[in-house]
Amino acid sequence: MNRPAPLLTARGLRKSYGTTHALDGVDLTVEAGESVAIMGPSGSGKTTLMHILSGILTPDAGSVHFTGAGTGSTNGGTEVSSLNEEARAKLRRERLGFVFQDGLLLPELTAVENVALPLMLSGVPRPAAESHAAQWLAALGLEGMQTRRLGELSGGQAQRVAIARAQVADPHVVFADEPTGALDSATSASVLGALLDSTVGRGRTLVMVTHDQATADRCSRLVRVADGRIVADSAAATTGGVR
Ligand SMILES: Nc1ncnc2c1ncn2[C@@H]1O[C@H](COP(=O)(O)OP(=O)(O)OP(=O)(O)O)[C@@H](O)[C@H]1O
Repeated sequence: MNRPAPLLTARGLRKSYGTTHALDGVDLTVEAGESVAIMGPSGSGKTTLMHILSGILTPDAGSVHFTGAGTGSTNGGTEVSSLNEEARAKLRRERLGFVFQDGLLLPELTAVENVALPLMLSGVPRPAAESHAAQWLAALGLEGMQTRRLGELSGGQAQRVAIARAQVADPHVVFADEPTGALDSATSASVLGALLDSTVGRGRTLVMVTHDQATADRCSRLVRVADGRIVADSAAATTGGVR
């Protein structure tokens, strides 16, 4: 039986900042439904890799192919790295979700307004966007907190709002950079559970940078990066080679 095409395929990624070689030839494929933890020492290139996979940055060399439906191409996929800035922004807004360490919620907006924002930016009218956002907040255990602003939420609650915002447009992949890095270990474990349930628990895909082994252990796959290269990939052990 033919396997479906991987959701993301990166080939030969290189990226330098001046004389710093942040990525030095990275190949990586991600299948739909995986939860991939990216670990490695500080400065090894994890964030650069995630930003290139998600179209925030473009590589100096190499390519990223995304096969998510609805990417507007006829051959069943999109070369992310060849899109212009505007097209990459559209792809990120409509097909990808993001959770960052400090949530990046807008403090002047309420929780439900923060979550509704990506939908409204894509043209969904405010009442429908806020109604959908409220459902996501409830799914993440934040019923009754819709009208709170950032200053009225705990760190864990704020990250749940950020997770709701990342999911509200139903992205194919959620990219998370140290999503629980600012939380204590008990809160971290429950927020991570919410992130996993709401992504891979619904058949979606999660790619996450983490320094925390306990966090990585809850993912289906561990990719280790050092000096801008992938030095270990737990998927390689089951497929007989680095994919
Ligand atoms: N905008 C930039 N300008 C110059 N150098 C950069 C820039 N961004 C990253 N770098 C350098 O590229 C290398 C890889 O950085 P990157 O942020 O990808 O690493 P990381 O593994 O995510 O690190 P950390 O775990 O500390 O967040 C580092 O040497 C870093 O100093």
